[in-house]
Amino acid sequence: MTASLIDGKAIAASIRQNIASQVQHRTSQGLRAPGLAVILVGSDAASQVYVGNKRKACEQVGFVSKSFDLPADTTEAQLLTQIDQLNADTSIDGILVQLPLPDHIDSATVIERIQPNKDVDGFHPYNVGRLAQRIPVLRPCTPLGIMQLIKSTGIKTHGLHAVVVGASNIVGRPMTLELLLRGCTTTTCHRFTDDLRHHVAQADLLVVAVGKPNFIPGEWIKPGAIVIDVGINRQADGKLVGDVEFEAASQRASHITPVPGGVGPMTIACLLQNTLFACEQYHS
Ligand SMILES: Nc1nc(=O)c2c([nH]1)NC[C@@H]1CN(c3ccc(C(=O)N[C@@H](CCC(=O)O)C(=O)O)cc3)C=[N+]21
Ligand SMILES: [Mg+2]
Repeated sequence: MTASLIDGKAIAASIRQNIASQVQHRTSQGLRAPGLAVILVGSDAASQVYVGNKRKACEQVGFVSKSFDLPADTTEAQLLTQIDQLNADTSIDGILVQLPLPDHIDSATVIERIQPNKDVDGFHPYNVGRLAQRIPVLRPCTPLGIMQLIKSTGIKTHGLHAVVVGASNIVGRPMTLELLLRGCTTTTCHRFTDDLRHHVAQADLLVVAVGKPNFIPGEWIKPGAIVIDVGINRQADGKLVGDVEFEAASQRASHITPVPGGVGPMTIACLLQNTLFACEQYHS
């Protein structure tokens, strides 16, 4: 078998186009464009690439994007003050604080300071709790984007055994909640999981988010599985590779996401979707 490629880049482009036309519709009626504030503390190279992509996507769809590039020695108190200002700013619908933050800043404190109705990352405990209780509002972007990638395959999720490798607050945990919400039987694997291969082999649907290049051998994959690779690992030669051995996995999977051009562009498309949602449902 050779897997079909799930083209996240193309699906994300069509989502952006749809958002752009909704923004145009708003502004043609005299309504303001959605506004997103993106805060970056320090100058981590990967973060700069991701934040740059987010700001570019905002401009493409006609959002107002406000950038805050703060020095690495910004104090937690200064960052909280910046968030308070943006919480009160009626031109801003979404606030994104790029993670990871420098070690001297507590990210949980920062995330909880963002007004839940401007938390377009979906990381605030209010929004995570809503998802856990099956009444989601703003939802974490990477899992939300992945659910749209899965939907694009036309395969029904109810009753599938979904295995998520990685249990982070950003991807793995909310991913499992999204899959539960769509009727999957779920297994979440993490650093203490014994016999990972055994669990991976059970997966009709496999999502891997661990950040280790080629961590999952292709021969572990159940024949016919859907494989979603969240990893973005830069090799010494500059090439990006995922967490799954792509070539070998493609020989067994029915559908697979590439890296780059799979999950990454969908994360950004969903950030735009969330910002439009916050604008229309909460701040219009
Ligand atoms: N508050 C917060 N929200 C996030 O959503 C968030 C974050 N912090 N911290 C880091 C992760 C990672 N992330 C990505 C976004 C876009 C690409 C992306 O555009 N990827 C391209 C390639 C990019 C490249 O060339 O490196 C692709 O996969 O095709 C990747 C990863 C958002 N994250
Ligand atoms: Mg073992």
